[in-house]
Amino acid sequence: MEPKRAAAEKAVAYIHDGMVVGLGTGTTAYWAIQQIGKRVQEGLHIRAIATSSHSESLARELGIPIVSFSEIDGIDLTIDGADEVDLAWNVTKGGGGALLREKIVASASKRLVIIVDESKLAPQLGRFPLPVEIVKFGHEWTLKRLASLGCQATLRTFSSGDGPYITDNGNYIADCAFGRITNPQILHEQINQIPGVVDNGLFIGMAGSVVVGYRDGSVRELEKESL
Ligand SMILES: O=C(CO)[C@H](O)[C@H](O)COP(=O)(O)O
Repeated sequence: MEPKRAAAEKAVAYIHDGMVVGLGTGTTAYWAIQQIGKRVQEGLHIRAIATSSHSESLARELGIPIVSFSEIDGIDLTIDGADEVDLAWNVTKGGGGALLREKIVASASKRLVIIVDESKLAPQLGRFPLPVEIVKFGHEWTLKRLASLGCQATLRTFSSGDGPYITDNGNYIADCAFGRITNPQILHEQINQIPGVVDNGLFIGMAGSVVVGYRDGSVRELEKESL
């Protein structure tokens, strides 16, 4: 089985009847949503909250009941992918452009399960450009302020050539290539202090579990600092 799918299916086994479940975004989360849909069709009773319009549409197609924050008191378990995971389970997210909703959903969750294939494991974050959601107004200046933190900051564009990428929240994404992030906590604070930044893709201390799919077909739930 494909490593991303294997990791996703292992994580979905943690879901029980009655839970409120956060649905991630991306190609790994896709497999989790598919598997949750299958279990719902087999009789699992859950309610779900999605981290993107894309994941919400997929979930609805599969018959997964979607609720809003006004209908819940919290989220029991969220399953989401990542772009990079370091030794302390600090995570970079937002490659799929959904970092803001992903962070809101993760912060409302009792447990965040990160599902990745082995290519996402890194001793240190930074190889993957850090996505930062920024408002449209003054974005040229915000990009300069981000660059002043020591990165190359690039406005994300649609691959179709249709101009700047727009998030579900109507904002832009700056992809910030730092190369190496030595102190994710400090960088997180520095970035979020810049006016015009909505949030960045560093998820510090939020992951409760990391489930990894390997090329040899195995799946492992990591212990902290075991990468
Ligand atoms: O943060 C995300 C979307 O905003 C994704 O979880 C992240 O980009 C990983 O994606 P994939 O599972 O497709 O590799």
